Amino acid sequence: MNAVLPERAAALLDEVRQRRPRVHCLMNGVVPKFVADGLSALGAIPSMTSSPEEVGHFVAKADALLVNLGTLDARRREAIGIAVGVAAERGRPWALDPAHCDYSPPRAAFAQELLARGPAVLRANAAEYDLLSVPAGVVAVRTGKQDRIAQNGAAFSVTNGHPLAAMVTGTGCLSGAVIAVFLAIEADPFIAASAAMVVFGIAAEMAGETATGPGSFEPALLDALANLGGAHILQFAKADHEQD
Ligand SMILES: Nc1ncnc2c1ncn2[C@@H]1O[C@H](COP(=O)(O)OP(=O)(O)O)[C@@H](O)[C@H]1O
Ligand SMILES: Cc1ncsc1CCOP(=O)(O)O
Ligand SMILES: [Mg+2]
Repeated sequence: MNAVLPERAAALLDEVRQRRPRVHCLMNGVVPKFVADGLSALGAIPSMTSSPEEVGHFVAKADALLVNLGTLDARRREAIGIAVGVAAERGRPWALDPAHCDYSPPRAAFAQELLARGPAVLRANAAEYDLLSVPAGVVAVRTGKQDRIAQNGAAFSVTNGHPLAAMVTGTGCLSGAVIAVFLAIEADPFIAASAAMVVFGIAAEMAGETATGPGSFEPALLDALANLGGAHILQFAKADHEQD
């Protein structure tokens, strides 16, 4: 166990609740409500518009941005281009979730283009992850039974989590949004992403204690994100530096 990360994650979670960062999410059309509810439960403030006319204004004053490529269409592509441009101009950190890029070569090509535009973090499931080449410097998070956070040869693995998370649509999308929350308050994206995965994984474990299936897991996860405190992190974090 790495002793420093849980303490850092606990301190960052307190800071989320105090500072209430606004995170703009360019979310797919399937799970925006769940993702917005998850961020609100955690203590952040979500904004969600994908209108090309407005998104630049929303991102200019947000504390971080999440770009999720699910249900991609021409208007979403336009909005994403504007949002990423404004984030770069204003120095706002952003995370990329290349949702389902393994189902569609044009989406995979767009994800690869976006990776060259300087996200702080990529969050992908194993199939999406294996398809992309991550530029040096971008923190690469591969989720699954074990979450792996890697940057420039260093890696953490987080084994917190619950199998019911894999049965609820949008848990991966929400985990990417939680990464963006931590990017808003922690300048080192490797620490931000690692802390986010520990927090999300422990919330999933707490939800799994009362849930009887995916239907009750979803609201239990929202409750756990709201009720999770620093003491839970110090007690339950399972995060280790990977050895070569
Ligand atoms: N077998 C598993 N056991 C525990 N947690 C899991 C498992 N599979 C996925 N998760 C968790 O579920 C969430 C979604 O992960 P994943 O399924 O990889 O992404 P996606 O929803 O984008 O396909 C992540 O928080 C991940 O840690
Ligand atoms: C993340 C996610 N999980 C199930 S549907 C969905 C949204 C993805 O939309 P698309 O069908 O365009 O890939
Ligand atoms: Mg999944």
